[in-house]
Amino acid sequence: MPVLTVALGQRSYPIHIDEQVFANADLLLPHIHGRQVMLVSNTTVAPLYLAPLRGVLEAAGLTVAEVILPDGEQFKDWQHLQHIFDALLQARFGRKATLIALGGGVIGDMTGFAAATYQRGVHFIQIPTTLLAQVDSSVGGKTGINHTLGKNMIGAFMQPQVVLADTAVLRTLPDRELSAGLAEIIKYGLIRDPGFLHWLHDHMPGLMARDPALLAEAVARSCHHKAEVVAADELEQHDVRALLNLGHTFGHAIETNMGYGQWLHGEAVAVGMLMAADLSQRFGWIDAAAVAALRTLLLAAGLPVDAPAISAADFLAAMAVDKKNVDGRLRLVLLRAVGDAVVVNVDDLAPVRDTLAAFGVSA
Ligand SMILES: NC(=O)c1ccc[n+]([C@@H]2O[C@H](COP(=O)([O-])OP(=O)(O)OC[C@H]3O[C@@H](n4cnc5c(N)ncnc54)[C@H](O)[C@@H]3O)[C@@H](O)[C@H]2O)c1
Ligand SMILES: O=C(O)C(=O)C[C@@H](O)[C@H](O)[C@H](O)COP(=O)(O)O
Ligand SMILES: [Zn+2]
Repeated sequence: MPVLTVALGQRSYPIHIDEQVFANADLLLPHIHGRQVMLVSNTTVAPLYLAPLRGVLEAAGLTVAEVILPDGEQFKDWQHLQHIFDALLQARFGRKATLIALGGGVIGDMTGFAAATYQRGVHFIQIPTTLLAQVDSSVGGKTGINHTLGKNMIGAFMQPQVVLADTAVLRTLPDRELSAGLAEIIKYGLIRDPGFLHWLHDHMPGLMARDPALLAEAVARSCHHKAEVVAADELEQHDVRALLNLGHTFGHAIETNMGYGQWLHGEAVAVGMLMAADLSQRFGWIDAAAVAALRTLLLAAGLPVDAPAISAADFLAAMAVDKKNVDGRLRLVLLRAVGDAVVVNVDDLAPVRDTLAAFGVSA
């Protein structure tokens, strides 16, 4: 099965995508730095998958400790990040240590940020257990936590040593989470691969039925795109990596305004991408048929296509703190064509308001 590489010079690392890779000693042990390993997981994932992982590490004679966080986006905050530091200090972990994130994007983002900052930086490994984490969050080194006023506002770039994406663990994933992962997969097609988008249209019923071969192909094709983009613009400095943010300015505004955990990240991104498509049509770049086709695909993936009850003022206030903005100017990722995204400076908010109004979001 595929082994991809995120090509970042000395910080390059492999992504292993296959069944039974998450507790595979041959794939895992070469990437452990030092003798101390901290497993970070949550109350849902740990009972399912932590024991075999712990067994492999202990069989290799390593010192293994664990911190199990409560499950949910609402716990991706300072207070719960502190639990990881508490566990590291209580177990007297030094700089020569490895943190392992076993879970979805919440655990991966928090573990990576803890690794970036504990004693000014220790190694970490990503074992993503949601579809979303396998296709997106475990790759590329964006780590961090939320602030009540904005998503992922506190964080660091910190690349993992290896990503072990075990497609077998997707069997226990709830349906709603599977759909959330499909949103980020659809994103890759929209921003840079129309052929992949066609493939997704054709195979969405099989993906929703969790056909293992189709899921593995979707994970591999998505990771290929993410790895290429990250290698081209690791720190999001050249409006290349920013394209991965399609739908996120609207989506993060939904998550922040609704309260973290109410809307799943992938659900908010789904509606956000449809809003970005609507705005792209208003700019004359894509036609109504393209927007309708995206709506159909999102519905086929079990994703929402309607906005929640948020006022336009609250929407725009959250969008005003988006990390892509420069000097207070709104910058959005839009579609010049399907499969061709671009970052746009938006000085006139009127068309944005029109898009929001088209989704029932008004004053
Ligand atoms: N760093 C990045 O580049 C990046 C990219 C995309 C998203 N994100 C972040 O990732 C987070 C969303 O990640 P997510 O969608 O994985 O959500 P999540 O981490 O909350 O996981 C979703 C749910 O699935 C459960 N779960 C995980 N694996 C499971 C399994 N195999 N079987 C059963 N249940 C399982 C979790 O306990 C949780 O309840 C957001 O905070 C988002 O901002 C980060
Ligand atoms: O890796 C990236 O770059 C992305 O933008 C991927 C997004 O799917 C992800 O949600 C990311 O966390 C958003 O980053 P942010 O900088 O907008 O918080
Ligand atoms: Zn995202």
